[in-house]
Amino acid sequence: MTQPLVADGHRPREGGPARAEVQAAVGVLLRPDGAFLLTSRPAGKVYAGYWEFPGGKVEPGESVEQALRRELYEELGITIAAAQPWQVECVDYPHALVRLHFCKVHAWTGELQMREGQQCSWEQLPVQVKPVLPGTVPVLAWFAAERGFAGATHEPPPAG
Ligand SMILES: Nc1nc2c([nH]c(=O)n2[C@@H]2O[C@H](COP(=O)(O)OP(=O)(O)OP(=O)(O)O)[C@@H](O)[C@H]2O)c(=O)[nH]1
Repeated sequence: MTQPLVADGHRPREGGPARAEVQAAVGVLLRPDGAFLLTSRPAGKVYAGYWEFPGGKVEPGESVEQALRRELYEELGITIAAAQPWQVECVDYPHALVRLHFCKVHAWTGELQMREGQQCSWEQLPVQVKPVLPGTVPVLAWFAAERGFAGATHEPPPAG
């Protein structure tokens, strides 16, 4: 199995009890011109102000697609059509071990509303908003590979 991405240089626990994995459904909304939607994490959540793809935790009994449909309705007020499973990434944060199920979404109904006081931005590579959530960085690399984009995909956080 591939090792989780370790966020923010924290030391993953070794030899202790295995940490339960949180499953998260994440939507990569794509416009016909290739722009993708990033949203900022609202105040009060871990990593508040960091930019990410919208989504959230899968609740018991839900499929990834059901969770994504619920989260995007709750957060953005849109109803998505099909969600196309794309990539799965495991991220080891100080606060949780998270398995992110990224799905591409090409069609939805409803106008985007920022229902949690977050901000949104349609982005192309290189991403202009910052800072970007650690778990979002690999997605930008997948886009770069898909699109033949060379160079930095985003501005790295200041050292220290
Ligand atoms: N939504 C989202 N979450 C991500 C991304 N990348 C990433 O590492 N995560 C992590 O996935 C986990 C679940 O996301 P979340 O906190 O938005 O879930 P939620 O809305 O259900 O949160 P809550 O129930 O705590 O309010 C968090 O630990 C978050 O840091 C991403 O691109 N989008």
